Amino acid sequence: MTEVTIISGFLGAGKTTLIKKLLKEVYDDEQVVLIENEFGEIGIDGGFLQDAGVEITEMNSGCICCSLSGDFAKALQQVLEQFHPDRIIIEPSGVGKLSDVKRAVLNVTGDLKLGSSCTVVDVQKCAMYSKNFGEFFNNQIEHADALLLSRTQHADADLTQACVETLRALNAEAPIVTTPWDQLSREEITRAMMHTGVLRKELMEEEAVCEVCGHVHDHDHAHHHHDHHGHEAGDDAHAHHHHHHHHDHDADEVFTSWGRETMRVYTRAALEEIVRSLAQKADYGTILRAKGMVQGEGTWYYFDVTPQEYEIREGAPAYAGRYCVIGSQLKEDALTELFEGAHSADAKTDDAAFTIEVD
Ligand SMILES: Nc1nc2c(ncn2[C@@H]2O[C@H](COP(=O)(O)OP(=O)(O)OP(=O)(O)O)[C@@H](O)[C@H]2O)c(=O)[nH]1
Repeated sequence: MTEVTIISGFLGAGKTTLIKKLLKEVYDDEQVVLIENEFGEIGIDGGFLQDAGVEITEMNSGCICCSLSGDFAKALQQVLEQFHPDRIIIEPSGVGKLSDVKRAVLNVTGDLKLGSSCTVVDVQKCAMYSKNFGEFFNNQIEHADALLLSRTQHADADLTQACVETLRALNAEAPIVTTPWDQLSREEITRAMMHTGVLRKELMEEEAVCEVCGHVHDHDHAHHHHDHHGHEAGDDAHAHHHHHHHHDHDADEVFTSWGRETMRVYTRAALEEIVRSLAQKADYGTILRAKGMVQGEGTWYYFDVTPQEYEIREGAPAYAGRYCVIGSQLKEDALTELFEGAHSADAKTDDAAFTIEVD
């Protein structure tokens, strides 16, 4: 019997960070397959997980919610039949809806059961994401068995409290983990995550009568009225009236992803300027996430960006430099100029690299 664990969470919430911890400390005695679904063309996360001996099936062809009934179910079925692992961890795209992912798992037949569905929430950005991207963010909260806050080590108690209240209003039952994970033992993290079963029966319902327009929706649409919980009843009623089948969005309609492969050599200063601009400036559209790996001078840099936050690490050479940016209303020309434009810091870097080769 294969157990499926879903680790959901909005862009940059800390899903991968949590999965690393779980693989090392909680599922270390199990055979695990990770199915990772990144929103964006270029796979960035694969490396370290492969280093950890985990099988990866990356599906960059689109996000889970778009290829749900087709590709995703097939990938899951295939992994199940080919590996019979103890556990499959699914890391949906940050802009996937957890209800969609759970339903897709429940629809797969075979020797598997759906275990815990956890959602990672960045305590710093909870309020902003709930307000601006609620259709996706709130769905991930509402359908979770357990909610794990990230970055609480840097948050003051009032902020954490406000976040807990926001989450409680959306999900009355799930345990909310507010203690920084690195302080938690295997037993304690398991205790929080094993609180399963929330809302599952709702997902199993085959059809539902829409409260607003009275239509009986087919299976695919059955979850929509659960998602809305009447938070914005007026808006929903309005949307319903005018577009029967489009009152709910695919991630593709709201978010875009842009990425490149690059052979460019970046100095740390140049890269830092780029990622700081991405994290802090409004010149490139609404940037929600960026990550990548690029060549430095005698080293490689790996970077992560979320709004107002960035990180650069040194790491092993990758087979090619590459990066991707996710957000809404991205300005691709400005992004290209930012990463690849001939600004002075980079031009110098190129000269330096050339000189070294000649020597
Ligand atoms: N300070 C701090 N940083 C964190 C924490 N969790 C994650 N991060 C950082 O946030 C960034 C994103 O973390 P990931 O684990 O890649 O997040 P993700 O949810 O997998 O992101 P996606 O790639 O968008 O799916 C990285 O720079 C992490 O180092 C945390 O608890 N505290």
